Amino acid sequence: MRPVGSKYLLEEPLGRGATGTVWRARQHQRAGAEAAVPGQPGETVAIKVLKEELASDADIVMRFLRERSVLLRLTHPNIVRVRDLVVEGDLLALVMDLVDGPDLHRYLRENGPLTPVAAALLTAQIADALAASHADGVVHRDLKPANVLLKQDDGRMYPMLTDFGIARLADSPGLTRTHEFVGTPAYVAPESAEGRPQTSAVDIYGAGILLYELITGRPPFSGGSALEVLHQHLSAEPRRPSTVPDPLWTVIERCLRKNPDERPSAESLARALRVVAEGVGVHANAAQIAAADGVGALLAPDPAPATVPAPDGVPGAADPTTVLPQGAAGAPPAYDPNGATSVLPHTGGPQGPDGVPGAADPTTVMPQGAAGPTRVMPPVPPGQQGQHGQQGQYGQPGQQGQQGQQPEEPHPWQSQLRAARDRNDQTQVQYLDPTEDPLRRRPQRQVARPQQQPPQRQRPQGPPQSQQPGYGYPQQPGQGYPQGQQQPRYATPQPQPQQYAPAPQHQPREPQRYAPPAPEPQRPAREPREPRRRGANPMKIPGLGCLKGCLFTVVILFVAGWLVWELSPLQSWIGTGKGYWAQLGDWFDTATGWVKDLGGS
Ligand SMILES: Nc1ncnc2c1ncn2[C@@H]1O[C@H](COP(=O)(O)OP(=O)(O)OP(=O)(O)O)[C@@H](O)[C@H]1O
Repeated sequence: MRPVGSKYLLEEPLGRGATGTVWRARQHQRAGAEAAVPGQPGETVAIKVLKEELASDADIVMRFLRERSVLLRLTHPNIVRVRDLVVEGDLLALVMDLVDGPDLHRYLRENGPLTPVAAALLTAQIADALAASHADGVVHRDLKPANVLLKQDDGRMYPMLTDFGIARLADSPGLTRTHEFVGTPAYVAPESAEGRPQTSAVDIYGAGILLYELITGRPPFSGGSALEVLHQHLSAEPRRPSTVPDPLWTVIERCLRKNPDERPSAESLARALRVVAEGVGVHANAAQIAAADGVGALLAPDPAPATVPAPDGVPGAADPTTVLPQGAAGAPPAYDPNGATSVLPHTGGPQGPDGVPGAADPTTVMPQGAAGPTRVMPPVPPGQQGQHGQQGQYGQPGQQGQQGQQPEEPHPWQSQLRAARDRNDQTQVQYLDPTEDPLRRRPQRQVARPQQQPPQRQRPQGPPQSQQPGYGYPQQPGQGYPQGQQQPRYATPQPQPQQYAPAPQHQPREPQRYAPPAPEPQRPAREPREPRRRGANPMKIPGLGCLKGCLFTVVILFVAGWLVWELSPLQSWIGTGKGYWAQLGDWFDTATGWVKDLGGS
């Protein structure tokens, strides 16, 4: 087990994504006051260890630290809670609640699409999570089934949105350049693909794609390459599958509007989806059917979408949670989101398991323009602006931080970074056998296998409304999929979602104890190594092993043939009465005769 910070021990990898690897881990000590959840020794958590190239980038570290408060305070029953952030040496990690269950992408692959009612109710909960985060000024920007984990609780499944803020880390200018987009081609909104300003409407677009995929099993736009998929987002209209009821199609169509200003808010989306779920169920009454048919009225364009904050280093953009009214974003950063769209071709990359390119792609960072590398300096704390001139002006290489900087003094980001690192107790040094280092092993996702349960029992429609404090939507009559209304009016022959058995919990282990830091741990003196034994093929003759194998097989065949010939009635059936070797000789002569005849003719 490998320590992460002084409080956590990585146990086993759960999976690897574009931005890092997620581990099952165990809390070793209570975390300090800076953590949102101090946790208890022995508790199991999930830790996303960000990729080295992210962790070694000063811009990203700064962004990570600045977003600390945002990430730690995002709490909602349908958002995976971030408990703590760890910055240590070259390691950046997010400590999260462990969700025992598959992600939605995997679930769909293994169980097929959902019914329209189930899909609407599941997406409604995702929209609840989005509404809460948008209200806090946080736009997800990478909504896709792989970022929705299915939590098993009380025999029901709840969607849990994860990876908030990660897309924003990944598009830190230190990693990407000024005209790049971060996202997953199959789910990316047209404005993101074009590099136009993004608002919370990108998440509504992502929710529309996700809803479409839940019902049909595949996202609406696919193609041979990421570029082709992006083009379709920009210009193609989604095709309506025959299995989608009218009211649900109205919702999807509104979410997938090319113009972000025409998309509804997450809150309206959640409400509309619940109305639709009631109205398309087989037991819907006339009023519910009428309400669902008129769902378009609930989907008015969002009057005040949350904007994606300007990148780091732009004066005035330091607080990523600021919600700016659209079009009033203040002084535009030198980052030019309106730059010409010139998405560079991208190889198709890994194809989705169902052959849909892009469907399973990881988050992608794609260059969108010819902008050269931009040097970016992190923001300066208030009061120090004058010292560093126009810091953080993107697109002005070579200008940043030059004026008036005291060469002897550390740059403010260095002090901030040091302070952050100091906040995390340093890992105690201890000997770790390289063969036991989990970071060197390839991760293997351990997924609970689905329990085959009769269809319709399981309904992924979320927790009761009472469980969603603080984001109170007006209660819709009959919300929560009432008794006797489990069959959708538009029942499709598609497989119903299956329940997942929770993965077996690890027995809490005794927390690992560390030696006090002062005395250097004495390593035991090494035993002298045994001299190496020479292998049977010291010359490493190529193909020798294969040759031996062939000879051995031939011998075995001869012996087996002899045994069959002598011990079975085969000899009398063929009627020759000859011995094995004589018969073989005859066959050999006959065969060579044929060959000669062939050669002669
Ligand atoms: N809190 C968590 N609890 C349990 N498993 C998790 C948790 N967070 C992520 N995982 C799992 O870890 C794996 C990797 O997650 P990650 O978010 O890094 O990848 P991704 O979303 O597929 O890729 P990307 O980086 O492109 O978003 C996924 O299979 C996911 O199901």
